[in-house]
Parts: sequence; C-alpha cells; structure tokens
Amino acid sequence: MTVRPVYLIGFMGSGKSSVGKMCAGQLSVPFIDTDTLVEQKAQQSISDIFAEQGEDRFRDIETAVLQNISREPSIIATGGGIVERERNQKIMDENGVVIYLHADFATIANRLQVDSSRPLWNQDLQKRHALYEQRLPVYRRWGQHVIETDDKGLEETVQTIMNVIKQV
Ligand SMILES: Nc1ncnc2c1ncn2[C@@H]1O[C@H](COP(=O)(O)OP(=O)(O)OP(=O)(O)O)[C@@H](O)[C@H]1O
Ligand SMILES: O=C(O)C1=C[C@@H](O)[C@@H](O)[C@H](O)C1
Ligand SMILES: [Mg+2]
Repeated sequence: MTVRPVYLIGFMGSGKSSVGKMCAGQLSVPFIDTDTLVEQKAQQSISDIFAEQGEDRFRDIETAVLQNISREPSIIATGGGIVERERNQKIMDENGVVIYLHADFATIANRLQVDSSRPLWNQDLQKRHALYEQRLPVYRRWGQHVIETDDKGLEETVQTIMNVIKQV
C-alpha cells in the first residue's frame, strides 16, 4: 500500500465512512473519520455544532482537524463538505492520495432516506439537490482517482478501492 494517507471524498452517503473503515481493517492501518474528530474536538454532535455554532465554525474545526491528522499510512473518511474550503484540497494533495467515491443523487437519496444526523441532508429536496449539483464538479476535480459506487455494494466498493491503493 501507499506509504501516505488515503483520503476518501464524496457527497454524504457516498460510503466514505463505511467502506473506509472496512478498507482500513483489511490493510491493518488506522481508520480516521474527520466527522468523529470534529465531534471530539468540539465535544458536541455535528447537529449541535451546526445548530449552536453555525456551519462556518464547523468548517473551521474541520479544516483544523484535517491539518492535524498524522501523515502515517491510514484511511481517512472526510466529511461530505470537505470541498467547501479550498485549503482542504491543498492539505490532502500535499499529504496523500485523494479518492472520490461517486454516487448519483438518486442512489444517495435511497441510502440516506432514514437519516436525520446530517443537517445539510435534513433540508428540503431542492436544497439538497442544489448542493449535490454544486459540489459534483469539485469532487471530480479534487479526486485523483474516481470510483463509481452506484452499481456496487459495500464489499465491491472496498475491493475497487483496494485495487486503486495497490497501484499508487
Ligand atoms: N456502496 C454502497 N452500497 C450499499 N450501501 C452503501 C454503500 N455506500 C454507502 N452505503 C450506505 O449508505 C449509508 C451512508 O454511508 P456512509 O455513512 O458511509 O456515508 P459517508 O460518505 O460517510 O457520508 P457523510 O459524508 O455524511 O459522512 C450507510 O448506511 C451505508 O451502509
Ligand atoms: O456534506 C456536508 O456538508 C456534511 C457531511 C457530513 O459528513 C458532515 O461533515 C456534516 O453533516 C456536513
Ligand atoms: Mg462519513
């Protein structure tokens, strides 16, 4: 495997946390989730941070935790909005390999239909869709590798990521 961290990027529900954890297990490297680090740093859930401190403050904490993650080999699941701050691209590009997990909006809507822990998913359909459309080109630009997940289950997505990692 690459001697550098692997950063998974993609929209909410693209599978970064679930497949990231599985990949790290197979590779016996640490699994790191920026959302978890943000919650630990703020001592609050993501929903509470958004409600009480606002999205801008959430983004500040997110960039700070991204910057501070060890540069040892690991699998890092980023938050879906990591592309909201330009600086995050520089941090990831300089330190590791960036893999974009793509899923169509319909696939995501299907995966997240019962979810209420994501404040930006928990808004009306038009806004969610606009957010998706706005971010899509950014994920594609930032991803050094792109993995299509629509027609893949968790296991198959993990195997595809492993194949990419073997080659970098
Ligand atoms: N390829 C897949 N096949 C089937 N289910 C999937 C797939 N990828 C993700 N899921 C399901 O979608 C849900 C959300 O996945 P996950 O939490 O990993 O997304 P995420 O990219 O980490 O989202 P966020 O940006 O909000 O952290 C989970 O229930 C997960 O099991
Ligand atoms: O897409 C987003 O902006 C977010 C995705 C989640 O991973 C969390 O980071 C939070 O809910 C915001
Ligand atoms: Mg996640």
